[in-house]
Amino acid sequence: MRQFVTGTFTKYKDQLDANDQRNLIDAFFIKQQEEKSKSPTYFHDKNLTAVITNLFSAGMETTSTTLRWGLLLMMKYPEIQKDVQKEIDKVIGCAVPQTEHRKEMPYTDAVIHEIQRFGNIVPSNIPHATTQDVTFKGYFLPKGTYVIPLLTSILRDEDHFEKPDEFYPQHFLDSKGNFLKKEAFLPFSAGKRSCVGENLAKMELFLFFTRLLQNFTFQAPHGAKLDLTPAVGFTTPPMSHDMCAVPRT
Ligand code: HEM
Repeated sequence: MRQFVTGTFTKYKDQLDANDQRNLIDAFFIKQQEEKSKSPTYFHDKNLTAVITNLFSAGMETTSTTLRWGLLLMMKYPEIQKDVQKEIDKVIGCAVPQTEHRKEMPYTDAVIHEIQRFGNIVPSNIPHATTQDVTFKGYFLPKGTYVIPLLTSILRDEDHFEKPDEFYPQHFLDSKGNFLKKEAFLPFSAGKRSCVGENLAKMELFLFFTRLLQNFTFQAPHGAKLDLTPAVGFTTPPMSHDMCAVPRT
């Protein structure tokens, strides 16, 4: 991985054009040139490798684990899968899914939100520390206290979700079938250190999920039992299951 990242940098460095910055790597190199005379600078190659490796691992593992939950839940609840496919056929048809389709697809949007809520792939979040003395629910937390803000506590909160331990896309739908935004939907955490990839992740999940269900129906092999107990991993994945992807004609 590190070799791939550094190999990519060398190529980008050779093709660098300050007037045509293609991405984060180009922008980093330009800043590196600007700060050449400064010491110390944050814009050295080691930091670039760290930034790109971080983005790659934070972005790959999370979205693929969420999609794995999505496919397992579609196998488990074929009637929900059918309703998503109906909406895909109506709104997208045979076209390639675009992010713009999402606002016309409240049911699919609700299902994807519920996959993220139920999948709960970063249950204990990333640890933080208090930057000042805080009193929270009667407890005094001095500045510098190590805090683990459990996302499970909000994603499975019965005050916000009618059936917190069930997969229930209606959590994100009103009585007329419109998409219902929930302030307790926080799989990306909250505050200024919340996930920087949130918008990218939402876009990826919508495009991959709809493209997959547009072309395939996902089924468990005959007689297989589908277990929704989470497995153990860097993010919380579902257990491994065999899956049949039946082409939709
Ligand atoms: C389903 C997909 C994703 C989920 C559920 C998710 C969730 C999270 C969570 C819970 C955090 C911790 C926030 C906190 O400390 O309070 C986080 C941080 C972060 N995520 Fe994501 N993430 C996802 C996708 C992505 C993607 C696609 C990228 C980038 C390509 C990304 C990059 C990052 C980075 C760089 C941080 C650290 C932010 C910081 O410390 O300031 N994530 N993510």
